[in-house]
Amino acid sequence: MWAAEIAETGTGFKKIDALSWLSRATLDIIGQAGFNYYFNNLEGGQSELNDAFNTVFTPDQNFNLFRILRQTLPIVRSISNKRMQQMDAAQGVMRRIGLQLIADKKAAILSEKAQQGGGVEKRDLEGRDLLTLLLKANMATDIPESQRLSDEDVLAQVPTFLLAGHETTSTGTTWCLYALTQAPEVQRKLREELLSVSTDTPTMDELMALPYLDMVVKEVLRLHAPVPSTVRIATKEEVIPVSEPFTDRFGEVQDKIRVAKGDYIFIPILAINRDKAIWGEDSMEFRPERWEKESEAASSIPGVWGHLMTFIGGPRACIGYRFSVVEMKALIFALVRAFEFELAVPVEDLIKKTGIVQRPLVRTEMDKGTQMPLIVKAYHHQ
Ligand code: HEM
Repeated sequence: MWAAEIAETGTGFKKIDALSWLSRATLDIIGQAGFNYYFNNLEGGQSELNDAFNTVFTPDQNFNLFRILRQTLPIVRSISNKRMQQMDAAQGVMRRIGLQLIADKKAAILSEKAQQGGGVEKRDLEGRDLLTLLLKANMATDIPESQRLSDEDVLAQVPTFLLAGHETTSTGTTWCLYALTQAPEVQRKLREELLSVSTDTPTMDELMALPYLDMVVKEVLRLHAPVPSTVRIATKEEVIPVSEPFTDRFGEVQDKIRVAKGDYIFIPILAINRDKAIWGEDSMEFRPERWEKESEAASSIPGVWGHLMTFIGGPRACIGYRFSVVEMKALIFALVRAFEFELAVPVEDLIKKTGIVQRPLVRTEMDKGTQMPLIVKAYHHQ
């Protein structure tokens, strides 16, 4: 599509908002891989759902605070502002489309069974996509009733996976293209490695075997972690050990942190990923080569992937991180082989706005919302 748009200009390049395109691409990908459903978002279909996602993901610091207050203070719960109404409407759209996905899938399974005769059993639900697996736990009559997921249970998973598996990866891939525009030598070296692969459609194993691509993706997900922070709530009183004493807000030196049951614990993912004590003095620089030798200080980070907090760790870590890493690699593989990238605005005009994910905005074009304008040139392999 980009190639066609560039060809149309007759100049060999075009200014393109990478964020919106990648967002459409990752929605199509999670739709297909997760639900065997074709949103055709790249072709302009299902814009209603994309609008709903944009509402939920538009960075709005006040909203985060409002949401927390809304959960904790009953009086605030009764206040509904315009933003809350938009969120409710967006969630309504996601619910309706989720129900449609489930209904379509169930109807397809039942019509197939009606032709063959007999009830639906586990072995009848062979699809590899997530929705089929969930419906297996919902419809199969040979699974005890008490162990089956209800329609509501299945429905609850649909927006979770669509949301969690869509904007995160597109944001990560967008920041990757940005980082490459700021490091032309890395972009060149990466392209050289990618062009050494003899096929346009590598297998997952072929993608995962490319060392420089792996370093670039790790470095992007370190420096530009799409989810910059999260929160946990202590389920019991606990004492957290610290590596060195610190002075608390009352001026007292402490050698541990006491946590009470119910306390909110802020997890500063991005700050840990960029900590100089862990990553060195150049921790704010995009330098994929740092991954040639893994940081010893980072080896104690309990992240589920790459000694990074990007997908956090523990039992509630990101369930989709393997999928996401392969997806990012596949997107970067295709894009960097075919195109060269430059930032279309002065770098100082690009700002990061933090919502659930960190997305780029252009200071001089705030009315356009989040975007990553790039000059994309067709790359002609010699
Ligand atoms: C670069 C891409 C991604 C990043 C940075 C990311 C990051 C995260 C983080 C930080 C969490 C923990 C949130 C919390 O509990 O506070 C999380 C949870 C989750 N992620 Fe991802 N994610 C990515 C891609 C994906 C993809 C592609 C999927 C689905 C295929 C996915 C599915 C989920 C789900 C379902 C959870 C909730 C897990 C649970 O609560 O048990 N994520 N992700």
